[in-house]
Amino acid sequence: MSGSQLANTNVSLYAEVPTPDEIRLRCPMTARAAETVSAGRTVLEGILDRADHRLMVVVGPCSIHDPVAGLDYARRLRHLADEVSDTLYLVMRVYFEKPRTSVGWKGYINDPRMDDSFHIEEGLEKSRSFLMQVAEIGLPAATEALDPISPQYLGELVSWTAIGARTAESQTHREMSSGLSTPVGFKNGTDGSVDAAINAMLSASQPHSFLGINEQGRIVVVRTRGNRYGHIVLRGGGARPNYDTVSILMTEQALAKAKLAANIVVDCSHGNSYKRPELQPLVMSDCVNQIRLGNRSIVGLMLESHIEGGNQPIPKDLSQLRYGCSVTDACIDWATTERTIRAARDVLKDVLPVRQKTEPRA
Ligand SMILES: O=C[C@H](O)[C@H](O)COP(=O)(O)O
Ligand SMILES: C=C(OP(=O)(O)O)C(=O)O
Repeated sequence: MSGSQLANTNVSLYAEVPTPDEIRLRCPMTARAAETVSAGRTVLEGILDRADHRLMVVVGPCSIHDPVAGLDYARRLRHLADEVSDTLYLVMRVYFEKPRTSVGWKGYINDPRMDDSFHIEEGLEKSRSFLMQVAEIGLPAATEALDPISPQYLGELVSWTAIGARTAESQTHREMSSGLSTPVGFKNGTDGSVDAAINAMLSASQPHSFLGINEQGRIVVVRTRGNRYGHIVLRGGGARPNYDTVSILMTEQALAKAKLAANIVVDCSHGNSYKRPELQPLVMSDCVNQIRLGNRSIVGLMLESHIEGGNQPIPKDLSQLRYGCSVTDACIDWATTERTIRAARDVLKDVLPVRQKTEPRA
């Protein structure tokens, strides 16, 4: 038996995809988009450094599947972002990669046609183009980094990155985060424990060397500098939420023990709302109230929101899809999103500047 018969016995095909440089040529960065991304990162770093008093709110669909509805959402969010910008800094969730508990649609990059044809090359280019249009609208974008190769195609258009509950313990994702150009939020585990996220922050803050690809698509050793803007995202888990004051206090203590900054983002969806979208506004208003009563560690919130509330299965006949409705986790609708965000702004507009002024200096 030859070596080649022993290799790749479970691989059916290798299909080449354009390199990051080739996709970049087809969809080049514009001056306006670059300005949005750069401003987005600067503000988010300022929030994490406590130089900016605002609260970041990562808000948007659970996943992007229809770019038309996605851009419709982005335009609405842009108006709302302007309206609340003295108090809240809105960053749109632009999630193209879905980590599944077992199986399911893995997102717009993996299967942009949603028919198991897996045109990943098309998904990469269309996702880049979508991010470009969101940046042109003037909205900073947040995404989950799941595949370690994708950031070479999309990274320059992203202002905030999440490492999900299922991957925060993975060395590959910690190494990748150490080289990402954005602040990175590490989710607590699906069992509710914060240990993996804290270890991820410690790991990602350090330089790493690992295998990756460069812009010309060559396999390279990537040497990173370490990312000093890692922070924790509490998303609940293990059948209980973790946004309550006691959980927040215990997370602050765990961060202090690891000598990490007390920066916490609360994801109002997922385990914190038992995936029931109607509970997200309650979680958000509870966190807002904690801040009003003196909390200093909550620097951001996350909402899963779309034009229409709820979610829908992906039908065989895609013309049956409901416009602006999630095909992954259930979301709050647009009217609820506006109401929830405006209410948070009203409570916090006089509270956050005082919180920042009285921030203990290191
Ligand atoms: O945010 C999305 C989902 O919660 C995550 O991808 C897991 O989804 P699943 O449990 O439906 O696979
Ligand atoms: C998958 C997500 O979250 P988590 O990793 O917390 O399940 C998400 O935010 O889309």
